[in-house]
Amino acid sequence: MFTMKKILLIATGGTIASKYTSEGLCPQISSEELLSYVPTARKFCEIDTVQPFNLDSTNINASQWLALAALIERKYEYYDGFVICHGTDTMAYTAAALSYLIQNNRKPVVITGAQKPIDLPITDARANLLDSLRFASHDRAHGVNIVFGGEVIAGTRAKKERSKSFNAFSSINFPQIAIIQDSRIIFYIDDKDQSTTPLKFCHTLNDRVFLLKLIPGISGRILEALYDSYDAVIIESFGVGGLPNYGDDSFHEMIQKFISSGKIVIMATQVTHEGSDMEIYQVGKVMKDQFNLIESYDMTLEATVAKTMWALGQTGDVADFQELFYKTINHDLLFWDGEENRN
Ligand SMILES: NC(=O)C[C@H](N)C(=O)O
Repeated sequence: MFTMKKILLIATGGTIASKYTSEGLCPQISSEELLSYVPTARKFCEIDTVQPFNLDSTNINASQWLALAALIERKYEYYDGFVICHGTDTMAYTAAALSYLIQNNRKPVVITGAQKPIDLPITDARANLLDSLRFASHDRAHGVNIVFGGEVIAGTRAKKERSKSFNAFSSINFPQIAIIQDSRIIFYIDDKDQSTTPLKFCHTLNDRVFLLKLIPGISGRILEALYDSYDAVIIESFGVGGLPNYGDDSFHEMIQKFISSGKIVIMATQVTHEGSDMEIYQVGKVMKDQFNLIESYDMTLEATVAKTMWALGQTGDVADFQELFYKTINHDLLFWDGEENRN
């Protein structure tokens, strides 16, 4: 028997809810008004709306991620699914953060938005919102996903790769969970967890995390300026990963200083696809072995940043951090297989 799903629409701003002003596009459309543009959704779900804030996602950070997780926690038992309307610019970070803050979650939390406001005649907003409500109403949907441009992307695998086109997001190093064509949802990954691992909401993040992008010629001395203000530094290095030495050993010295004081150093890559593997080249392996550096492997940078904030929020111990960081959550990390499996 068909039963209508109950969905909570959480509007947070973004282009989807923006109007033109003399200062440029700015979120102004209410959650109820957003819903009025997709009347057909009422045929397959019942929808309530809330609007905790109305921000361009440029202004969204860890405090809003915690507020969204807390809102979902308060409303969890009353709804079958959640749809969050959100700006696209930092959507991938929010999706990753919610993947870590809401774990073992068997209900769908869908994040969507648009490249054009919902009240324009030509816009991706209405299709994205309708697709999201449809996906959130599906029996097999679960966990945190982005629905955008007809694709369902795991919350830890999304990256905004186009700043203007309607197909703004890609799923990085992982297939899409599903595609949505017209009103049909085609699952590529259909893995709703039947286990009884209890749902868990986390309430703390530590955002003293810095992402340092290397450029040719950069000195490791820059890390000195970060030392007091940050508990973790993610280094976006070149290729599969390595640290430059232009003759002054500055990276070596500074990483020694960070590691010996219990700070976290994570090696990532500025190459979007295929991930890091620091043990391939001498420029990576020697440093990794000496300092037992953590690396992001096939995780996206957005997921690496959010996971670091989440894991640091749970523990101050380096070994515990490493264990949390290397645990696969919402499909975020597949490449790491434990050092013992390597040859
Ligand atoms: N397309 C968008 O939503 C961009 C907007 N600046 C935002 O992220 O809020």
